[in-house]
Amino acid sequence: MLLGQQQPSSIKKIKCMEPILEVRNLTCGYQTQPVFTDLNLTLYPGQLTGLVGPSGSGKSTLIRAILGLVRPWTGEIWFRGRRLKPGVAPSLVGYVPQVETVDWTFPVTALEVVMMGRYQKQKILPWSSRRDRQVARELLERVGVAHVAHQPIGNLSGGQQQRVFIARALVGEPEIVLLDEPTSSSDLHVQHELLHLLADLNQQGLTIILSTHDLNSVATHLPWVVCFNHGLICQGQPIDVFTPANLEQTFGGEMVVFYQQDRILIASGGTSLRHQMQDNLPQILRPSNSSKSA
Ligand SMILES: Nc1ncnc2c1ncn2[C@@H]1O[C@H](COP(=O)(O)OP(=O)(O)OP(=O)(O)O)[C@@H](O)[C@H]1O
Repeated sequence: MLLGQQQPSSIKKIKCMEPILEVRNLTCGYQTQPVFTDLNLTLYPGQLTGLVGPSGSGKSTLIRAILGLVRPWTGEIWFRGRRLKPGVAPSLVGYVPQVETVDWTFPVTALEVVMMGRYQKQKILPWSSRRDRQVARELLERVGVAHVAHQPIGNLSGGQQQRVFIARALVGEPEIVLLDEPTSSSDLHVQHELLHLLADLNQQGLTIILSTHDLNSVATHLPWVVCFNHGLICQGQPIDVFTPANLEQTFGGEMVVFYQQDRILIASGGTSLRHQMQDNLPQILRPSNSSKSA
């Protein structure tokens, strides 16, 4: 069973709404090298979306462009019907960075990390009022880590650190939160818990986009997926999008997709694995001629 509020009928409902985010003919790059060209992507309020693609395909660049951290070469990004100023951080958009980019030796507590998000968003002076501390504590409570509020962030487990940064992203009461590879450094159990937390937040009305390499987590937990490789390859529900053809186009290598009822399992392994599995479990391999782009 997929998490999140987007079962097929509600996806149709969502698409009747005004988009929350529109990327129009966007080209971004570094120095003289484009990362993606003329990208168009539309997301709707309430979507819980996985952005998947190989390393270096431009997922972080797209996220950073939406956040105003990368200045587009050409094109526009619209949020709730308003054009975002290039290079300017939009309000009502929260961000959870890749854990690898965070300095965990910085001597702050979990509560202080959340409060930093409050100073940043509201441009208030960098000392805390009772109200700031209360809001930060409530957010830690909401993401299930209030019990570590006074511990140094560097002493927490990877999963707890992720939750603290999710609380920090929620400080400005965003309508949409972007997470850059939130599951990359955690074990399967922590990934599972984190995806459940995101699904709960999504159920409470938050629109969420997360980038990840972890196709099986996306297939199991997320109702919508965008396949990306220096541009949009396809998007839709995992059951439609995760076909061998789409995965090969996205990741550049042969992958085998196993289906059983509404569950999907993806393995890289190419022809030999497919033949091996076909002999043993023919009923759970999608016939290759049923592949289609969404
Ligand atoms: N600050 C930068 N300066 C120059 N090139 C960069 C910079 N940041 C990223 N790149 C390059 O842009 C391309 C896209 O990188 P990006 O980080 O967006 O990919 P990604 O899909 O998020 O990768 P990963 O999954 O490994 O995080 C890569 O070739 C990368 O080397």
